[in-house]
Amino acid sequence: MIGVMLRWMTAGESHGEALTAMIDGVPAGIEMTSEMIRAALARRRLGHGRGARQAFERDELRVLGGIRHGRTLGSPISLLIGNSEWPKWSTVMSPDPVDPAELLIDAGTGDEREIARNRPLTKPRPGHADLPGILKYDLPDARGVLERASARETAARVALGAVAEALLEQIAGIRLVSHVVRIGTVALPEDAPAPGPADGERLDADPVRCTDPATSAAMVAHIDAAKKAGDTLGGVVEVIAEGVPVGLGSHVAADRRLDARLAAALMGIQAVKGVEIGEGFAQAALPGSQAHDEILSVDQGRIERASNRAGGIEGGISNGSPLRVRAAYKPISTVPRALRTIDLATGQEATGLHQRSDTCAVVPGAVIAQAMVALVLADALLDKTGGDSLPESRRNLEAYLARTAARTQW
Ligand SMILES: Cc1cc2nc3c(=O)[nH]c(=O)nc-3n(C[C@H](O)[C@H](O)[C@H](O)COP(=O)(O)O)c2cc1C
Ligand SMILES: C=C(O[C@@H]1CC(C(=O)O)=C[C@@H](OP(=O)(O)O)[C@H]1O)C(=O)O
Repeated sequence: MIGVMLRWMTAGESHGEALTAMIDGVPAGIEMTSEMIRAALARRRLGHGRGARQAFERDELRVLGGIRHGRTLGSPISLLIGNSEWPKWSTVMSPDPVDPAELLIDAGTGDEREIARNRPLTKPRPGHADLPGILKYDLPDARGVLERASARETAARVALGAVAEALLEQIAGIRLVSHVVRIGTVALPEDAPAPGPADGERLDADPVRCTDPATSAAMVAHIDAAKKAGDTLGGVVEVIAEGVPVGLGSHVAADRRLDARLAAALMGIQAVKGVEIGEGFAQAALPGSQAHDEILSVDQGRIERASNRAGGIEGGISNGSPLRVRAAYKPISTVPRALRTIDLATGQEATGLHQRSDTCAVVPGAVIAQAMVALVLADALLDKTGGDSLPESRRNLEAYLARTAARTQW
């Protein structure tokens, strides 16, 4: 993704040897250790409802560039996340040609699952990228599509998100938190208090990243029932950022609007089908007199509002209130009670391919959404402050904030 100040990219297949990620434009001097990135990767692995793979696979992080002695250098940061399951997949995913006979037997184990792993995947799953991907790229089967469509790739984004979060906190004191507000039909009550960044550890400890214990228990039961019924579930997550100064993003052009950038970043996550800024959908049903956030006072840069329905953004610009965005995840498309499809090898009716899958990925979905919001905010913050080093970016921000305070001193 190319932002205004940051460019980042990921590469790697789901069952390939490793994922890689690079980010360019991070100022020098940001405190950053591999342990900070590992903690974010571990957080993405939490959550009730995931499938077998999360239990045995490990993210093996290596920092290849851009960080020295615990601080960023200002050079591109390069990360590698090794896949601990690679030995099992090294034939199927070999970059070099392999003898087709080797694909039919598997490394001598004789294990049925190993053999199944190597079979052509010709029964595309409704809801996954299989069918449009096979046709677009003219591929023989779904393997070459699902490998990159897979949300395994989000491990690389979460690693980059950890860099973005460190930048946000150290330059501007901006801190983020994410939580789950709906799984299937079970929703957090509307009047439940919103969590803050200090609640991060408590949320990590909850099986579904939910603030309310009763709702959490109902969500867990809902996931268990879906699993038992051979079904899958989606849900809604919310990301909150506190300490966002007024003035990130801009009203002047569509692609500089903070809301547009957040929507694109969140919609770019696998399985996200809806994005809401603040109370966007509820606002649509309200009269204007009840939909907006009245300004109660502005004093030396501090703005007090009667509410925060806008989610901290007006005119594509952050307005000083906490940022609140939601993303809706559709249910997992590898449904064990498989859906109807066509076998592309024969043209005959079939059911979608299924080897194993998650029942619900909304909990890691919250952590992934947090990473995407952090990357957008980091880009927007640097767009405002510039700076090649942490002290320079901080100084620029302080000078700007001093001006907003002076503008609002009566
Ligand atoms: C954390 C996470 C885990 C996922 N796990 C699975 C899975 O196990 N099985 C599956 O079919 N889809 C899974 N998905 C969703 C697919 O990756 C996604 O539906 C697919 O790439 C098609 O893209 P689209 O849903 O955005 O159209 C997961 C998504 C996320 C965010
Ligand atoms: C590996 C991860 O998620 C995977 C995302 C995914 C998909 O289709 O998106 C399918 C599953 O993989 P598999 O088909 O190999 O069981 C998930 O496990 C991960 O998040 O680290």
